[in-house]
Amino acid sequence: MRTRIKICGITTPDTLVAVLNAGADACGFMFYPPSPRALTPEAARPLAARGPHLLKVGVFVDADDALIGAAVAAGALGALQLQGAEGPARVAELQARFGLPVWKAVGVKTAADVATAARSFAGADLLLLDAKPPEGVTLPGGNGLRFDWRILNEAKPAMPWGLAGGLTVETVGEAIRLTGAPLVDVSSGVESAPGVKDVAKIGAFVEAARRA
Ligand SMILES: O=C(O)c1ccccc1NCC(=O)[C@H](O)[C@H](O)COP(=O)(O)O
Repeated sequence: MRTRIKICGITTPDTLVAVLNAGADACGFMFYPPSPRALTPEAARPLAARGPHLLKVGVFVDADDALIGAAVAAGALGALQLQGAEGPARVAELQARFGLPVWKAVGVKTAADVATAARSFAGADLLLLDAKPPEGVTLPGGNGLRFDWRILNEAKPAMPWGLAGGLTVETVGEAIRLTGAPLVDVSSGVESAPGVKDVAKIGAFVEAARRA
């Protein structure tokens, strides 16, 4: 099975073009102001106009409907990724309200975390397994931290899922071989500084994932 590749936290035209040229399947636009990768809906508009076939995923943290609605309209979003404390009811509400696939990101440390999340969010369109942020870390994602991928040998979600957290050019091949992830998602692993995407790393990441 071909692993889909999402490059998250795209903020500039040149890095969006790098995502397109590399042949990734999706990119993420961050609509969370504290993130170093944050965009406003208006700032997303010129990016959204490029690469009509590229899936644009809006990433939100406990956002209200007004922000999500503005981002959907300006960002040509094809999916919503929820990275906050949203529960199953909020997932269902957003699916109905916007008619878009809703991905639920969950912080994972143990096999039990995976099983619980898959049970709780069985109604989501995709479960994104990310590393659980440690104490004192303020962002719920984009931290460059990985969880022990071997726990997925015990418990793979019986629903569409993706792997995120601490992936890099060097580790993505091993991650795919170990877990069989149908989708991989990277942010800080293809950056030269927080929030600054590196065009060469984007290309190398997609190549390494495709080779796996
Ligand atoms: O990237 C962020 O700044 C961010 C902030 C708040 C919530 C989610 C965020 N990113 C979500 C993603 O989809 C990242 O790709 C994912 O967490 C993996 O990040 P990384 O470990 O840096 O590759």
